[in-house]
Amino acid sequence: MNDKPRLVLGSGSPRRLELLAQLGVTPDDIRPPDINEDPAKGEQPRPYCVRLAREKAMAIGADDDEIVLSADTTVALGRRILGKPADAGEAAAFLSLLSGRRHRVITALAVRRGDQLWERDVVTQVKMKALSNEELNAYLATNDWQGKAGGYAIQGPAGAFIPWINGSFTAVVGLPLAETANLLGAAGYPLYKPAP
Ligand SMILES: Cc1cn([C@H]2C[C@H](O)[C@@H](COP(=O)(O)OP(=O)(O)OP(=O)(O)O)O2)c(=O)[nH]c1=O
Repeated sequence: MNDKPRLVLGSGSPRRLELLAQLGVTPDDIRPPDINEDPAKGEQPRPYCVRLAREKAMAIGADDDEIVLSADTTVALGRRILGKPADAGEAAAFLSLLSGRRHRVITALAVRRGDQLWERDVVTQVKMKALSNEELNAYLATNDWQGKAGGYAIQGPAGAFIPWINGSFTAVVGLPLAETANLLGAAGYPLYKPAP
């Protein structure tokens, strides 16, 4: 008998699809969310990130028995939210702010099945080395910053700028796998085949 529920990845992020594949999970469908990602006035990074993940999961159209997985990754420098840079100039500004400092990367997950919701967020501290102009310009020229919160991706060439993290590498990339496995399990998605 095969009563595995259908899984919908409520995310257009190719990183999240790859990270799910690392768990051996292939979603039955991919439905990217379309929500307003502007922070509310005075909104703090962590509640903002949690709210966005939830809003993404709620915005995806799905049948009652489909499981929807959405997430949001936010780079926070103190109270400041650094989103996805609009252009190379903004990416340069973000990287100059992050250069030589510690910041936080928050990834919030939201799993929805009908009107049931499971949520979890993971905060990782990340240290970026002080960047020289040469490093900054070389990185900008790769275009790897495009579509990445804070204007960098730890899994790409910017990995050379990150000597230290405290937390979850997969969360920084966009989907914390330990927590994802737990939430999918809670929602009734079988991750592991029983031994024969
Ligand atoms: C900090 C960091 C972010 N990122 C990426 C992960 C996310 O795709 C992106 C943050 O944007 P998000 O808004 O979290 O996600 P998204 O717009 O790419 O996709 P969707 O809303 O459809 O789920 O930044 C990395 O890939 N590596 C990193 O080191």
